[in-house]
Amino acid sequence: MAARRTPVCLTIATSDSGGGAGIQADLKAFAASGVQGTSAIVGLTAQSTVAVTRIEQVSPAMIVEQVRVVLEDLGVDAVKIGMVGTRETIEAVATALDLLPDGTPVVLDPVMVAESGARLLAADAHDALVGRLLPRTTVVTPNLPEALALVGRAAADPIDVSALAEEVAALGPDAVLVTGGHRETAEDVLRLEDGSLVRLPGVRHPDGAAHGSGCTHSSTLAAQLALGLPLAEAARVARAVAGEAVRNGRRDVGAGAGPVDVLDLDAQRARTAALAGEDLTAGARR
Ligand SMILES: Nc1ncnc2c1ncn2[C@@H]1O[C@H](COP(=O)(O)OP(=O)(O)O)[C@@H](O)[C@H]1O
Ligand SMILES: Cc1ncc(COP(=O)(O)OP(=O)(O)O)c(N)n1
Repeated sequence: MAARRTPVCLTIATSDSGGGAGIQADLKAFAASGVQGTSAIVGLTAQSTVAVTRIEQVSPAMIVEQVRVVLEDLGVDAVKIGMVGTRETIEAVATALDLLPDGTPVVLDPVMVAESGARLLAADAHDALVGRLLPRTTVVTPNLPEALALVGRAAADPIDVSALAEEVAALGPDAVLVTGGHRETAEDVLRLEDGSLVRLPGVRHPDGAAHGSGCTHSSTLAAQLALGLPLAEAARVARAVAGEAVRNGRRDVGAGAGPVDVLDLDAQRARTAALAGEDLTAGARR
């Protein structure tokens, strides 16, 4: 019998020189989920925990070629799309998506603004993101401000997140997962393809080291889909992993919001068991 192949995930996203978000966070999250991480880098940010001082895009031909060469040799079981930056880059990403085998899960994190406040999506790229990428997406993972921006609505208080997810779904993705980092409860809300809603509550950890939480979340989601979990289960794991990564974030790095630090799944299980008072060596002694 042929051995089972290690699942391969591809991130199509931008580099964060500070190492907290973007490609760097994606590859860490893929590794923590135990899949092979690959990348198509579409741009570079000169970024720290406090600022983004310069952004440059990679050529469209190079973007498509990175995807093509990875697909040809390694194959791809799930894709995560992160910061795409400009209209021209979005067109190249859409061309690259045409190369994927039918049915490959695509997770789109519609990155617009960094934790430090810097704008990461050009003002004239909004329509391309909505028109060219959203309809090809298995699940889109906006935070609250991104979900509002996608549907062109202003913030309101209180906000009906399930109605908002429904409005985002009308733009064409199969499913919508509104992440909870910008809400008091830190509850993620998933709207599935059949219109049903799944609420994913979790403990809210103190902010201060949440830079990269959205990237870690969407990459973990893609990895869990590549491993074969159904979407609602994959979303549960992604919520748990991102929450733990915030709790474990590095508050001693940089002058701004510190980067999250993702734990691998075994380490998370061990921590959960330890918190529950289990003796982890018991199994080994028996
Ligand atoms: N302070 C926090 N405590 C626990 N979980 C958090 C916290 N901040 C974010 N998360 C989780 O991290 C993931 C990313 O959330 P969010 O912060 O909304 O995205 P982004 O980084 O794109 O703004 C979600 O699953 C969210 O629930
Ligand atoms: C290069 C790059 N990509 C994405 C982001 C935004 O990442 P996110 O995980 O949403 O985290 P915050 O920056 O909001 O903490 C980024 N900053 N840079």
